[in-house]
Amino acid sequence: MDEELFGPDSFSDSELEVDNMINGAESHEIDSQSASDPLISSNNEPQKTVFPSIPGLLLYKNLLTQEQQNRLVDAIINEGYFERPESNQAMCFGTLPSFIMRVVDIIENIPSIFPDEIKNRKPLFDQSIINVYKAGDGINSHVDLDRFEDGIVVISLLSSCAMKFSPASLVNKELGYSDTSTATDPNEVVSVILRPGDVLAMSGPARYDWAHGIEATKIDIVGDERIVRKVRVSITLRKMKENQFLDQCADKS
Ligand SMILES: O=C(O)CCC(=O)C(=O)O
Ligand SMILES: [Fe+2]
Repeated sequence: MDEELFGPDSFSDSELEVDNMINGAESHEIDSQSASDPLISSNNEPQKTVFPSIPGLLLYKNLLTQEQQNRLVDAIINEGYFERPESNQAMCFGTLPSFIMRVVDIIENIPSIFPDEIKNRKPLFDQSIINVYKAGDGINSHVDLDRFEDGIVVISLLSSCAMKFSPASLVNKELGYSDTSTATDPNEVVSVILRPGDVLAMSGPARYDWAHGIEATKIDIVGDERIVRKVRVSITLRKMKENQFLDQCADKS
């Protein structure tokens, strides 16, 4: 991992940033559901935000405690995936590292995160991608490749950002995905603020009928909220359609 980004000195800054992001200026979203801890309902389901125009998109805000987030970031640093300054992505296939499996255990216990046929598959995930975004980095709008099953999760760490969802009908057609898009307005864009500790789940229409991406910008403006990006780490969890890969982890820049 880049010394400049994740060296001991800057990591203390990052920890402070996590503090600030969770407790400070960014927690004033106009949303009755923004709470410092996920509220657990009687059926053991953490509080979730749904998006009426995007069925299958669920946001579990602040699902991971700050300690769990710090442990994940520590583990990612200790694995050494990002020791080379140019590395910004690490992939694992097959058996996922134990520090990721601890989060998978939490996700598996959320009753309705996915429809049953996804929830009950074994394993739930066998591929992970860790992405490191410097402030200003983004990811082009895309629908995740068809080689991955339905039921995808994105865990956000260290910095907030806005992920934009837009109807993917054209992309879908080209890739041979579902052509029965649930998006009614082809120009609709839904911005979802992802904060450290949030877990985003995509299945069904959210996975196939909508593309998602993160603009390459240092500042996101969403409604009356202004998000100044810092270094962000995300962990994407998916299941391969076929077991064509051996257990392995690799870093890729
Ligand atoms: O980094 C993120 O938040 C999203 C990553 C993503 O969309 C992907 O890996 O397919
Ligand atoms: Fe994606």
